[in-house]
Amino acid sequence: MSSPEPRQTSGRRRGFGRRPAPDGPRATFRQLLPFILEHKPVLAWVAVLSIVAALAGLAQPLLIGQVITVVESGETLGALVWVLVGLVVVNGVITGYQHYLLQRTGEGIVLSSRKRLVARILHLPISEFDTRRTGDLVSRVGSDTTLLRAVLTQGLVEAIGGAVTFVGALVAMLIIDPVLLGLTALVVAVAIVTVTLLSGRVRDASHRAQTKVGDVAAAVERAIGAVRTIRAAGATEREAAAVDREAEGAWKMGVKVAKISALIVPVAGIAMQISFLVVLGVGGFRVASGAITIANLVAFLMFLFMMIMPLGLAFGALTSVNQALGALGRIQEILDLPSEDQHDRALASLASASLAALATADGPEAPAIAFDDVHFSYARTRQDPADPGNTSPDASIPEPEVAERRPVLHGVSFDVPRGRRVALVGPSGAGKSTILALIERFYDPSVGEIRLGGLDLRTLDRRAFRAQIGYVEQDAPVLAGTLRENLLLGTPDASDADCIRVLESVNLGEVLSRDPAGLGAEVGEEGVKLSGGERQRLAIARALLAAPPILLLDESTSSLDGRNERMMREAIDAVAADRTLLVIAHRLSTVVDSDLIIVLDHGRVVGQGTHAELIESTPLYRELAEHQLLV
Ligand SMILES: Nc1ncnc2c1ncn2[C@@H]1O[C@H](COP(=O)(O)OP(=O)(O)OP(=O)(O)O)[C@@H](O)[C@H]1O
Repeated sequence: MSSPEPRQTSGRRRGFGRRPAPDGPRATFRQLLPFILEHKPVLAWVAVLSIVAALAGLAQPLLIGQVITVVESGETLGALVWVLVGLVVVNGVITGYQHYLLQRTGEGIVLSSRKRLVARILHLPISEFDTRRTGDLVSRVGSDTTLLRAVLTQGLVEAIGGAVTFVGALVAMLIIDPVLLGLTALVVAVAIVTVTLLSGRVRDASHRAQTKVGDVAAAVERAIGAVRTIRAAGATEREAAAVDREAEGAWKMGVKVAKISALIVPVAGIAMQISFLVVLGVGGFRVASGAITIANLVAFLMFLFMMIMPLGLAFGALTSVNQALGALGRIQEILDLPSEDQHDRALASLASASLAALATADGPEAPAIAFDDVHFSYARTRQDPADPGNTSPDASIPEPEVAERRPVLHGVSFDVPRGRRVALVGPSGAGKSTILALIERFYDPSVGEIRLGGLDLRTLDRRAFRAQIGYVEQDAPVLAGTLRENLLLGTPDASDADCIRVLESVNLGEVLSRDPAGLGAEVGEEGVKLSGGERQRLAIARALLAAPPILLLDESTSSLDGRNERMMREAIDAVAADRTLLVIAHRLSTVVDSDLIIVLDHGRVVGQGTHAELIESTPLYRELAEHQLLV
């Protein structure tokens, strides 16, 4: 993740000392509420149990006061003792049950926050992934969400139940001796102010600590993702040291959270001890002067204890809530990003229905794909709602601010006729893959229009038009799992027979016989157990299984040996048979017999025609062909 701008509040004096604002947005308790309120019924039940437990607890000093009075008067205790024992047992059982319910609900909050986060991450615009680090996103799902659990498990609900005890004890103390209560209140007030001031710092420190944990995850992801390259380059130690540095950063922030929490934890205990001393001293004096009885002083001390206990819980809860809010800031930052199709939903109508015509024999006259004066720049995107250039169709959705433009396409126009085989060729970096990304609508053109079957892509439902297009990326991603899982990615209902047929159509029938598990054979992390050519053909097979009327194929740049190249050519021939095919070719030999070849250079179309025509008309094409010994 790029480092966000320092916030305006940075350096402003708040609480104790200067407190720089955390990186990224801060979450508020209001944002936490929806997660908690999802579990309203259980929490209501826990609250009832808390109140019962509090009342059972509150009754105890009263009963003990009575016991002392009875003992003083020399009468027998009788049932009083049994009532007291009963109250203690009820209190214990309720507390245990409550603990279980809260732990379970805490897990529920983690689960729902993970689900929301994953749903949003997987629907983010592709441009977000250009600027964010995978490890950091994974860490938000894995680590930040777990901090939300502590809101429930570490005191908040008990503290709410404890409020009953607190108020009850306060009233009882007021009745017993207002003077002693006044002294106690003074000590408690100082404790409350101290903790409130400290707890805001916990939130900020926790946010930074979680950001650091995200940095660690990103560093680990980077190192593991390129482990072969790193090993081969002898850079293992340096990479390990880089991860260590991030881990030490996380440790430092963790220690900072621990330091602030350490200041909070003893506050309740200290307040209790000071109050006890004050009450004992002043109370003893008042007993001696006859202002109160010993029984009342003992009851007062017990109520004091009962009042401070929930206060301790509340302080603990405040710490964990603030820690959770630190993490929630990072979760909410992602949840607040608009999803890829949020803008689409704001459009009045989506002309998806007419798309189906692309797949039929008497489909639209219009070309399958048309580019009309398309200009495009990649942008480093950062959210800035204050951006005056905010031109979202729905004004409530902030448009990403364009911080830095990289013009890649300059007025590109071409048609891909229906049912034809068209090739895009050109030097590296000419913008070929970008064209396919625009057809998939991973990005929108800055200027110009892209049409599918004559319909402006921006008016179409993304799911609907993507269903019409098979897309095989350049580095043909193969997912960890089995051959079958890879094939069924876009067509979960396909039969094994369909899978085998499609594998054979791309010359991959042989991989089935390599492993007794057949379609159930594991391909390894990112398909590491397959060769580069096999990965590419598996990706083609996956796209073909859905039988899309249009196929976009970004040929692998990795060199294929003669046999693999032949297999790839045959696979492409098989693919082209009954559909529109747009291939990016790095080896002209795979596309010389295409119906149309479009030559791209520095983001401009510099020639269109058949191989023979381009050899005559387009010097760049002729040069490419000469290099590849085709002329
Ligand atoms: N996600 C991205 N963010 C920013 N710039 C990008 C991104 N993807 C590509 N580019 C830039 O856009 C330009 C065109 O890239 P593109 O991948 O479309 O070229 P290409 O013709 O497919 O190249 P190759 O033949 O090497 O695959 C390059 O300068 C590249 O650096």
